Amino acid sequence: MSKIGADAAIKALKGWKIAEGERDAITKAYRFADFKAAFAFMSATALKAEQMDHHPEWFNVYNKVDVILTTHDADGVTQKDLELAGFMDQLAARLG
Ligand SMILES: C[C@H](O)[C@H](O)[C@H]1CNC2=NC(N)=NC(=O)C2=N1
Repeated sequence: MSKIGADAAIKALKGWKIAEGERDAITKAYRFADFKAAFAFMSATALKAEQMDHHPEWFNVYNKVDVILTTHDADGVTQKDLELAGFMDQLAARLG
């Protein structure tokens, strides 16, 4: 999986930013109605991540889920991160 980079990735997505720090990574802060919706989002994403063998870094407090995506093997953002980001965005839109 070759690196596309955070800059190119955020241009192809909505609401994602370049993550702060040394690594080439993208980040998004999702907000849901409540913990139930946030956890449903995390549960469905977890199943997708297992299928893809590509896992998010995330931090959850109640209705908030802060996500960071990058690909260790490629030392930066790849198509896999774009695919997982797109999946999460569609899911979040459905969960409201
Ligand atoms: C050993 C395992 O297959 C690797 O660590 C996989 C798992 N999930 C992963 N997830 C992410 N986000 N990046 C990776 O490079 C990655 N690699």
